[in-house]
Amino acid sequence: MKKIFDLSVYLVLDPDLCREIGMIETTRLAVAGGVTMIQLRDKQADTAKLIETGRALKAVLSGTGVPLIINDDVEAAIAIGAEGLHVGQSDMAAVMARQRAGHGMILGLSVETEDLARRVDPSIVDYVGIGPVFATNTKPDHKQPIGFDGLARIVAMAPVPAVAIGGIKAEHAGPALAAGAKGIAVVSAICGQPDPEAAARRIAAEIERART
Ligand SMILES: Cc1ncc(COP(=O)(O)OP(=O)(O)O)c(N)n1
Ligand SMILES: Cc1nc(C(=O)O)sc1CCOP(=O)(O)O
Ligand SMILES: [Mg+2]
Repeated sequence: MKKIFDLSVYLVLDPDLCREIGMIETTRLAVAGGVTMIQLRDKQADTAKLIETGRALKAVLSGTGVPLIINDDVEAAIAIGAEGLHVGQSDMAAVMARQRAGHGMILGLSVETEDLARRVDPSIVDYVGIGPVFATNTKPDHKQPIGFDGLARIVAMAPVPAVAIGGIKAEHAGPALAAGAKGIAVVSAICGQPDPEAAARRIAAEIERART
């Protein structure tokens, strides 16, 4: 099934970084600024809490055309009626997630090496998240940073569209797209910024500039 989604400006929500104005208001502002995908990533939340927050996010995103992706938890994604699920190499296997979530759900997978990218099955996985491009405090357990050269090498092996993640700021839009990514995924470049709408708008503008 062909799914329509736009990886250009992918906001990954973090409840701690978003604490001042909250994930719901951050999402509303970020979408107004041009974010094209939203991921709920709350590593401390259990399934019930993810469902509660996810339903509130769904309500804010209603009518915007911006899909909601749930990190790690397929049962929460199903209960929320989210458009997608993102899993990593230490989470439920992509093949199991696809089986449980069904074919209508967008499924993202993290890949950190060329070998992992080569092994992605495009009949199961819709996009890959590749990183970390740079070291980041947002994910203390991240792997060795790959830089833009590593990003280009891994993107080249992936049979599905890729989004770059890890320490990414607006000014990295150009090099990320030049490396072959379809967009950039950010947490701290929007979450916790004094003006999340302006931050999202700047990233969207840099993506647009890189394309023209
Ligand atoms: C878009 C995107 N790319 C990569 C990740 C990281 O997923 P994972 O390796 O499973 O790590 P956690 O985010 O679960 O800590 C992501 N969430 N989103
Ligand atoms: C959620 C996540 N995944 C990563 C990976 O490398 O797979 S890096 C990361 C956190 C990115 O946060 P920030 O934009 O604040 O650097
Ligand atoms: Mg994960």
